[in-house]
Amino acid sequence: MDAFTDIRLKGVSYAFGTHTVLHHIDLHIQPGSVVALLGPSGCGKSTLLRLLVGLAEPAFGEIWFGDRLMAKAGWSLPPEARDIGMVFQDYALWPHMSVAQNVAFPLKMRNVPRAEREQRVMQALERVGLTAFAGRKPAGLSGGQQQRVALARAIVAEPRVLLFDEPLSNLDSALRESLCHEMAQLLRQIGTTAVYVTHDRREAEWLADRIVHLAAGTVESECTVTSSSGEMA
Ligand SMILES: Nc1ncnc2c1ncn2[C@@H]1O[C@H](COP(=O)(O)OP(=O)(O)OP(=O)(O)O)[C@@H](O)[C@H]1O
Repeated sequence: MDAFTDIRLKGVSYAFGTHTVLHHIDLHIQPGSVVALLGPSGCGKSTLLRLLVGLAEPAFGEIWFGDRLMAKAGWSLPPEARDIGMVFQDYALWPHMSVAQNVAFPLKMRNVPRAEREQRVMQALERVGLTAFAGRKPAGLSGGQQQRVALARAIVAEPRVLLFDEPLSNLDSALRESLCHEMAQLLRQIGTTAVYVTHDRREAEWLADRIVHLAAGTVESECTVTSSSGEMA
């Protein structure tokens, strides 16, 4: 694993037809840091995340993960070649597979041998406190448990970069807070560079080292979260 990958966006713009929704974004995300992208609806958070995942191509500019070019105008490395783990708002678990099979999937895709796969799946489930649920189907789990499975699946292959798309917005507020703190702890332990999209300022403060505020497709400001209580410099 390369746990020390930085992310660089250099002059990245994106347009839907003639409607430019991201304007010349310059951003450097330090290796091993957790950055929250925060901003109101329509400011371009999801579009920026889609560019990082590889589901959209910039009109201008370049995106780098470490020393690897991910995308530039007219060219984009496909998502499966980017070595990313992703957690979605709606969990996106496969209902016909058990928890263990869901978590094993990224390892299967990378042709990891069965014995090693089983060991790494159990390690990932242990990290999220779900070893006892390995044989269950997702439908038999609560929303918070399903999101923990999705988190285990995202980290099991030790990707270079973790991307989160409003992962807690389907959960009630008490669960959201506790899971957010758990995720913050886990991200510190594994040290993977992470980008976390949210419109919830508290989540951003609980979880991130830095907060990037987007407004109308531009970086309005950036700030460092200076304490675990979420005070900002
Ligand atoms: N398929 C599309 N076609 C045209 N315009 C789009 C499309 N998808 C998004 N947009 C526009 O792009 C801009 C940025 O949208 P985006 O979804 O990235 O915002 P967001 O900050 O993620 O919003 P939300 O928090 O509501 O998900 C908005 O003005 C939106 O209307």
